[in-house]
Amino acid sequence: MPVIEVRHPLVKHKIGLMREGDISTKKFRELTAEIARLLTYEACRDFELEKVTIDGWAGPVEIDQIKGKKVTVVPILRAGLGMLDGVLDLIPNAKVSVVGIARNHDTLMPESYFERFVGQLDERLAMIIDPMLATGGSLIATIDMLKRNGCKHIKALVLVAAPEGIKALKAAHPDVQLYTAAIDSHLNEVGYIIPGLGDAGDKIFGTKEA
Ligand SMILES: O=P(O)(O)OC[C@H]1O[C@H](OP(=O)(O)OP(=O)(O)O)[C@H](O)[C@@H]1O
Ligand SMILES: O=c1cc[nH]c(=O)[nH]1
Ligand SMILES: [Mg+2]
Repeated sequence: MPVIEVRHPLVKHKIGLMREGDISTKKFRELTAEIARLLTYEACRDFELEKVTIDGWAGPVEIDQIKGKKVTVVPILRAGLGMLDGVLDLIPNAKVSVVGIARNHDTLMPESYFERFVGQLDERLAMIIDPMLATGGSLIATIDMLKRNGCKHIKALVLVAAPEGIKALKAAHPDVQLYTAAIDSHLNEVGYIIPGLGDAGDKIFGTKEA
C-alpha cells in the first residue's frame, strides 16, 4: 500500500504549529484547512490530463485539462469536516459523501452512526478525509462501507498517522493510497497518537473542556 508522507517545508511547518498545547480553535481550524489543501495538491498529482483546443486571445490554443475525473470527498464526522473546505478549494466540483463514525472511548472500536453516499460510486475516486489515523479502525470501517457500495478507487488524506494505524490499513486495504502530513511515534495506552495533536474533533468543534 502506497503511503505518501508529504515532506514539503510548508506542511512540516504547519503541522508543527498544530502541536502547540494551548492552540486556539481558530488557529487549529485554519491550519487544518491549509494542510488539507496541500495534501489535496499532492493527492491529485496522478490525475490524467487531456489536450483541448480553446479560443485564446491570439487564436486557437491547446491547453491541458483534467480528464473527466469524478471525485467524491468523504469526510469522516466530525473531525473530517475540518478538512472539507480546504479540499473543495482545489476540487470545487467534487461531490461530497458523508460517513459518521465515533470511536468508542473504552474499546477504541469504531461505531458508525451515519452514512450518505453520492451516486455512481463505482465510477468515482473517493478521497476520504480525517485529521487522525490512530488504530485505523475508523478509516478501515469507512473503506469497508465505500467498497460495499461499489467504490473501487480510494485515497485517504490524514494530517497525522500512527504506525499502528498504517499497519492495520495496509493489512485490511492494501489497494488504498494514504497521504499524510506526518507519521508519528506511537499510540498511548488510551489510543491517542504521540506526539499527535490531541483530540482533533474537540479542537475543531471547540468541545474541549478546559
Ligand atoms: O484510527 P482510530 O483509532 O479509529 O481513531 C481515529 C478517529 O478518532 C477520531 O474521531 P472521534 O472518534 O474522536 O470522533 P469525532 O471526530 O466526532 O471527535 C478521529 O477523527 C478519527 O476519526
Ligand atoms: O490522537 C488521536 C487519536 C484519535 N483521535 C484523535 O482525535 N486524536
Ligand atoms: Mg474526537
